[in-house]
Amino acid sequence: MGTTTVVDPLRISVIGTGYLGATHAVCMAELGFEVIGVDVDPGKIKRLTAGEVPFFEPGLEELLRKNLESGRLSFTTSLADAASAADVHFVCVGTPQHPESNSADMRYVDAAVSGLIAGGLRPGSLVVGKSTVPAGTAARLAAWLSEQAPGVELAWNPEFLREGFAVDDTLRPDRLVFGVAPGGNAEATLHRVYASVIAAGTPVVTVDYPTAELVKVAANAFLATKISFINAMAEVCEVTGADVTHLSKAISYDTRIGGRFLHAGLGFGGGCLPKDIRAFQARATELGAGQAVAFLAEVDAINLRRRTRTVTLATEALGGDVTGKKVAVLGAAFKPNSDDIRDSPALAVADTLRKAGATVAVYDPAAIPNAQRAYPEIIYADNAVDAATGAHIVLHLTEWTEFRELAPNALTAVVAARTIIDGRNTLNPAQWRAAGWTYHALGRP
Ligand SMILES: NC(=O)c1ccc[n+]([C@@H]2O[C@H](COP(=O)([O-])OP(=O)(O)OC[C@H]3O[C@@H](n4cnc5c(N)ncnc54)[C@H](O)[C@@H]3O)[C@@H](O)[C@H]2O)c1
Ligand SMILES: O=c1ccn([C@@H]2O[C@H](COP(=O)(O)OP(=O)(O)O[C@H]3O[C@H](CO)[C@@H](O)[C@H](O)[C@H]3O)[C@@H](O)[C@H]2O)c(=O)[nH]1
Repeated sequence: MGTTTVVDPLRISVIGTGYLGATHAVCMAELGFEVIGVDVDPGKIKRLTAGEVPFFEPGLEELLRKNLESGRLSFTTSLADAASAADVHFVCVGTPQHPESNSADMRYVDAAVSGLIAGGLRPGSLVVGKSTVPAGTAARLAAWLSEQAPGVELAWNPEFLREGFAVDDTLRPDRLVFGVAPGGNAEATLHRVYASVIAAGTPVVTVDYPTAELVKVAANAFLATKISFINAMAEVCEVTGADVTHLSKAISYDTRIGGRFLHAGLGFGGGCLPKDIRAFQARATELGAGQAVAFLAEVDAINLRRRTRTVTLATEALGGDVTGKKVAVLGAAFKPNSDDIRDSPALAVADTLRKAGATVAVYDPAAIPNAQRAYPEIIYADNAVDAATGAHIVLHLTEWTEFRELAPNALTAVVAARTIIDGRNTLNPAQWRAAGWTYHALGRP
């Protein structure tokens, strides 16, 4: 697909420049559009304007700088500037889990739309929701816009990018989903925005609003279910002496099952899967279809049990009491190639052990600054060897390549005891055992 060659008079704004929005703004500029990115966080806007991506995302900073230099991309804290400057407004603000109800907290989406309306949306412009929202949101926002900003249309275009692969997933997505109301120009406008992506062969599924909203949560519910399925098998492997890594490999050869998202271990975290399956249940329950997705409560429970199991394994390996013991944790991000620590399984385990009385030292190649802000009581190390120095146990909890490539002998001399728990099933048990280590894993003898 050719990039930076599209000449189109459409001007684009992107509201919210977090993991999703910053990537989307940069990639829209890369496609050749004039783009203005907006965020309420002045620190984020300052860094983006200076050509610095405020989070870890491979490949994004080069594209940011290139497009800032081209003059196509700019950032502001003024929603009014974006409202009046652009023809297409992508809403990419957060929809975090509501602390009490588990439902999606819609205050940021509502504030973004309200700010766009107050800022003076032009008739004929299009507001496009990308945030993950409960079914019914688009219809509600469309009604609000038709009352407060006549002539402005709304579409829902859910996003499926994965952190760590965000640029590629945005420029070369598996599919595009356009949720539109009948009879308007929204579908045609979205085809103009994504013309070069579509020309490269990306399938487009055009649907109504509730289907577009549901496609997103259904996709994440399926992925979460697949991970919890294999982790449920890991639980059974633990009581039968079977090996879940071999089980997973064997079933993955059935192409109806496939091997992706079938990796057993400490389970899923992050800013999407956990909150999305909870919000989906909350919304389905409100609509009277709670029973249809009741299994997602079990998906969630299986996932959280992996964290408890890891804490139990560590406690048992430490003789039943962690008080005064030193624990080294390799990994803080919710997954490798990310500095995102939202609902990080690694940090949840680390903090539980700390609260139980252990001294916990964590090392992660990218996520330490974020982890430090969220869990200031944990000790942070500059590298794996420093984290492991004096440790009675080493926990491998985020599968960075750096940890897979770590030679056991790099740690042997510094630890107080040679015990490792491989919470991600990516280390080589034979190699660690040959170096004199006691190796434990999740779902694997
Ligand atoms: N992170 C992902 O990989 C991903 C992928 C697909 C979908 N999503 C969905 O996209 C949405 C955003 O997720 P994220 O991970 O980028 O969140 P994030 O917290 O990284 O970013 C949200 C941004 O919105 C800004 N914001 C909040 N209110 C605002 C307002 N009124 N005006 C302007 N900016 C405002 C915040 O300051 C923040 O920078 C969520 O609904 C999420 O579920 C995320
Ligand atoms: O076999 C697997 C695969 C993943 N994980 C874990 O699952 C979590 C989520 O991983 P991943 O899906 O790669 O991360 P996200 O960047 O959160 O992406 C998910 O959430 C996004 C936000 O909705 C969607 O856009 C993406 O399509 C969807 O994959 C991480 O903690 C992984 O460690 C496993 O435990 N086993």
